Amino acid sequence: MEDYGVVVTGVSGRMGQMLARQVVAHERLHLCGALERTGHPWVGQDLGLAMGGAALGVMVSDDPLEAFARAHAVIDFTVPAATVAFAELAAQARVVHVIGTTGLSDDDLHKIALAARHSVVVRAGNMSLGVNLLTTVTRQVAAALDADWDIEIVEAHHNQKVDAPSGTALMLGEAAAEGRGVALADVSDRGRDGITGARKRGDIGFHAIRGGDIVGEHEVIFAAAGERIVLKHIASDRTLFARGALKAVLWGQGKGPGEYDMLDVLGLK
Ligand SMILES: NC(=O)c1ccc[n+]([C@@H]2O[C@H](COP(=O)([O-])OP(=O)(O)OC[C@H]3O[C@@H](n4cnc5c(N)ncnc54)[C@H](O)[C@@H]3O)[C@@H](O)[C@H]2O)c1
Ligand SMILES: O=C(O)C1=N[C@H](C(=O)O)CCC1
Repeated sequence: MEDYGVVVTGVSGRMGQMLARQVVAHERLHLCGALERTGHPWVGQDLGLAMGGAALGVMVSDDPLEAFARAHAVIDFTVPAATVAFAELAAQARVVHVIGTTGLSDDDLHKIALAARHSVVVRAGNMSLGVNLLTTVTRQVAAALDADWDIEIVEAHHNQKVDAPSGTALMLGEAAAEGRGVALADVSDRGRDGITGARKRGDIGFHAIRGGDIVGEHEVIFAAAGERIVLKHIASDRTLFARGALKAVLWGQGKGPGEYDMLDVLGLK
């Protein structure tokens, strides 16, 4: 069986370290590069030693061009500006780019779509099987109910998360809007505060809780007169996101250029 070289970006991060460990442990993948931002103290060090364990023989670098040239895939859970730059370089190197980064603007997404004309991009705000299944259920429930049912999405994450609503909440919101046959941008109502007036019929509300070490929790609430449906996903371990990303690396090998998501990878479309 073929073995694939993977570069992990943002390798000192919460997800980066998890991803690097899982790639190293995988039977069909090997870690061929580890990237951090220029000036990060880990750059120039052996990754294993930097993570507090045994040497891995992989040096942390800040040179994506050189790293991508040796790779089959890059797994990227970093920040939007870095992800856009990596998308352009991954397209030049024709490597599979698995993107978990959230908080991407419309302009970032446009640039990633341009890069995906030349390379395979798999992007999802959440790489877990459970959340991706939940998006399909949310779409179905929203399609079955009319706007007498108010849709509210509540998410909770750790106190270091920098973007809101979470990528997952936006995926769930998109699924609900699609089920309703409306554009999310037209009905999205984020984080109410003050004298907001009564809820507008048909809106989809978003609310973000930040605290402690919460890995990720999402609720989609359908509320009508006298009854409520609540769909909920709880992530208690980041390895589930990493497992999805590794699946995407293998799935993307040999695929034609284009932008894909985890529903493609998991066969849920
Ligand atoms: N899609 C999913 O399933 C999923 C799951 C978890 C987290 N995320 C997302 O992944 C991203 C990272 O999350 P985290 O908790 O690991 O954050 P983190 O802050 O712990 O890690 C981000 C890392 O990226 C590094 N970085 C920044 N700029 C860089 C550059 N130019 N080159 C290389 N590295 C760079 C930072 O130094 C840092 O180590 C966030 O957007 C988060 O929302 C997505
Ligand atoms: O820890 C994070 O940050 C997470 N980000 C993703 C999101 O924005 O939905 C997935 C869950 C964890």
